[in-house]
Amino acid sequence: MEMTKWFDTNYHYIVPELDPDVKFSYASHKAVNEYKEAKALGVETVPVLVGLVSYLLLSKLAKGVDKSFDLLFLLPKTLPIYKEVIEELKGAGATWIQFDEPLFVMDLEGHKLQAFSAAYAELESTLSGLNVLVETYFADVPAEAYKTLTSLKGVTAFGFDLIRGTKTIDLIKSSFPQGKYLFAGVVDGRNIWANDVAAPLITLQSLEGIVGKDKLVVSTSCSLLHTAVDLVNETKLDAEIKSWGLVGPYYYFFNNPVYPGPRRGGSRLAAAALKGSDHLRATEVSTRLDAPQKKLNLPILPTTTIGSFPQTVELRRVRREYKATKISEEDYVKAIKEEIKKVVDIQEDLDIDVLVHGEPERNDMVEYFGEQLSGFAFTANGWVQSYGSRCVKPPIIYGDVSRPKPMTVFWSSTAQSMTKRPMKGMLTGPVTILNWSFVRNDQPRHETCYQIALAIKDEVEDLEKGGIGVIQIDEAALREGLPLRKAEHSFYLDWAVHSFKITNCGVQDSTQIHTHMCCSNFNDIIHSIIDMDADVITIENSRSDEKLLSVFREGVKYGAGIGPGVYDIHSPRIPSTDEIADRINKMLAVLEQNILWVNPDCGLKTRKYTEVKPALKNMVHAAKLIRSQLASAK
Ligand SMILES: Nc1nc2c(c(=O)[nH]1)N[C@@H](CNc1ccc(C(=O)N[C@@H](CCC(=O)N[C@@H](CCC(=O)N[C@@H](CCC(=O)O)C(=O)O)C(=O)O)C(=O)O)cc1)CN2
Ligand code: MET
Ligand SMILES: [Zn+2]
Repeated sequence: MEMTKWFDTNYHYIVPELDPDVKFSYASHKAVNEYKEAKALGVETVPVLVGLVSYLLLSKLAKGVDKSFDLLFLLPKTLPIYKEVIEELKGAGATWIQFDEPLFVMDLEGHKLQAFSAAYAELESTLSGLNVLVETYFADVPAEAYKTLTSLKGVTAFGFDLIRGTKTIDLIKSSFPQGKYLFAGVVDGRNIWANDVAAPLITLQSLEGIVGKDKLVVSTSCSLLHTAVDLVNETKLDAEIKSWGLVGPYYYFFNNPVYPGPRRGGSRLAAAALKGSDHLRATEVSTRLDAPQKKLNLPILPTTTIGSFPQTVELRRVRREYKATKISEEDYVKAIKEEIKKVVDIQEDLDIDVLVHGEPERNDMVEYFGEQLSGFAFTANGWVQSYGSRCVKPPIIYGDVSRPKPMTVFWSSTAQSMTKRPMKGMLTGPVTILNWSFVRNDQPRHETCYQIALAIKDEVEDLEKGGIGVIQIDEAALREGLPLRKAEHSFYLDWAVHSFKITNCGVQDSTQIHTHMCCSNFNDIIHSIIDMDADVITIENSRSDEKLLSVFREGVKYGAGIGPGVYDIHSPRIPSTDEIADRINKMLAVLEQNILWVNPDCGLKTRKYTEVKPALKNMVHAAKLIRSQLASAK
């Protein structure tokens, strides 16, 4: 099944696949059991369920089902199950139930809104006797949807994200159903800063006048899944911040909305100057594509990987011991060099065309860069779930961003010195660094993004000077940051694409710029992706049933290099040569052979060598097989 991002967060969920004949039954009693568990400990909780309309709207049609089938037709099948769960919760003593219906913040057609009305009307009698909260989050609720929401039968409380949904407040002020509760999400659930008490207080006071004191509930803007848990164990101070003589960063981070320390005016001014300007490569894409090839001399269907190789237990131990100063810098560098050599040798043995160094020196593709840029701070324990048991520790951007010195040049040129094949430099792009960090909230996100872009630009140019002729700038989170509502898309895409272009507008034609994206639906922003003007783009593709290819089937023109992933890296399963060859053939049906690259969906860091080696071997075999078929067809 497809794994995709939960709205605009870095959290992933598995997308349910439903067909008209699906039979639902009440399988897991988790919600009830957990309610009872807390109750037994003397804690009365509000059980939270995914709202039944959002559940269906976030699902997708199973393979082979006629596209005209409307998943909302399944409501009569899911309703009885929800009724069973509600009855059981009531029986266990629950007095409140929360349904998360985040779909309310999206641009919804009328029939979808009607489905909400119909579904809750159907539940009304089962819900009677309970307080029922319908919670929305991540954006404001559009006017039509607000009307539907606040008229739902059986519902006694409505929740809104008043941080990201700045317009909802006007709707509430113009009408709010009498006698119902308002859950006012005034505490940011997506960031780590302490609440700025003054502004929400004014909001709350004005809302109190509308709904009444006894019906106003102070709440977070969304679930707290996306932020760090606690400060108590954060004892280490960032060295730079320490040198500024503060009491402790968290005193500031969590009690002031804005860090009051010194600012490096230079990067502010430079970033401000970028507004409204253009950053283009010197030569137009179709004309410059041959220039790198003259140096690289790659076969058709060149093979490459996305960057990371397995993060082994041993590698993590080395990093941990170095961090704890248990091993010397010299020993650390030696260990990482050995790992790079191992990764280079493996790729040469496999006969991969464009190599990577494997990213062994990186804890995470964002945190690693944050650690080397100014303006960032780090938690020791601020883990946030990304998917399954995988977590990230988003860095905190509190000040102006700048790059004191080269960040990756040493490792990339060391790796290049180990091989005659091209070694791809590997960077994380500005939009991804921004979207996967906790950001300062005293200036617009795009200004912070431009500052990061300028820092990455310096790195790109230093890599080029250091003899790296292929540079990948990952923008894995570009799609994720897309605002949920269409009206806001173009503003975001403008500055996000612009930020990416800034990073590499200064390179020579002969330097090949790659970018990489994963885990999301690109079809709706394909024109912006093309507009990024990279020479090669590698995109996750295999797990979403090659949805990506359909845009090219439908006639979108693309002439630069493209590598739609040929296998899923989230699974330990080893893809066979045949299956990969099959995938490549499907791609060749819609993309010219001279622009197609062969690569996995994403980095290999979460995999084991026992999986990676055979999988890549099959990948290279498949590419060679098709190359020879194409050659003999000539
Ligand atoms: N930021 C970010 N978002 C992303 C991705 C990504 O790579 N980065 N990839 C996509 C998929 N999401 C992913 C998110 C995390 C991981 C991942 O592998 N995370 C690692 C942790 C990465 C890390 O920071 N590791 C550090 C430190 C880990 C640590 O503190 N470990 C403790 C616990 C014990 C241990 O395992 O060693 C310790 O060392 O004491 C290191 O290795 O240096 C994990 O969950 O295991 C993979 C994919 C989308 N979003
Ligand atoms: N270069 C990165 C890697 O290979 C890109 C990952 S995208 C989540 O791990
Ligand atoms: Zn990826």
